[in-house]
Amino acid sequence: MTDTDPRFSRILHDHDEIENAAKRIGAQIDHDYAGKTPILVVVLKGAVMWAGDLFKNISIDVEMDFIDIASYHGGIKSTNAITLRTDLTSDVRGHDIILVEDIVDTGLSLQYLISLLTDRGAKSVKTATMLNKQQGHKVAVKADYIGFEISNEFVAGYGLDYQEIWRNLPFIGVVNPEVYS
Ligand SMILES: O=P(O)(O)OC[C@H]1O[C@H](OP(=O)(O)OP(=O)(O)O)[C@H](O)[C@@H]1O
Ligand code: HPA
Repeated sequence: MTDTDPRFSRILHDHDEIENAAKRIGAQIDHDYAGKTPILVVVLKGAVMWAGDLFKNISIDVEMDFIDIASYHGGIKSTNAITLRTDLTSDVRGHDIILVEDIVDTGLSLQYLISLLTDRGAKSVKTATMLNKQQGHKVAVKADYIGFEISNEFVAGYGLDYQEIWRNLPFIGVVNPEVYS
């Protein structure tokens, strides 16, 4: 429990740290995609706040699209079943795609998205995630750009939810296990 907020056992990253990560990754994307116009695909809903920071720190021309998938359905455990709730508007065939994710946890969402876009003929698919929970991975996936490595605990804030709330918080914290036990 933090001194100030009993919902969280500790705060992992504040707004400034997240913005710095977005600057670092934005510069890497500028370098790696110089002369190209990738489509940045924001994975709803969790990646919205991170995507806002990342977009502001990319200088090359990019397109933006959104896809809404769900696997957690409100709880703290992956259901292992991915639902495609709202599809892209772009045709990704022949395009370089950068998936913008808030977190790679089991890796199942990322695995689903990479195979969906590859099957649709994307020229390349890379991933820029705010958080990577390496110890949570159940499948062999690897994000190309990672803001922060985190431990195997349930986190919320900065786009990430606990039962659909707390996405609006301007920091990422470890949810106090007393909240859901
Ligand atoms: O690596 P995984 O175990 O698949 O978890 C990662 C995914 O889980 C969360 O989405 P969720 O399905 O909860 O939907 P949301 O973004 O709308 O909250 C998160 O935004 C990632 O997309
Ligand atoms: O730790 C998490 N917190 C919130 N949403 C998530 N989706 C996957 N892992 C997490």
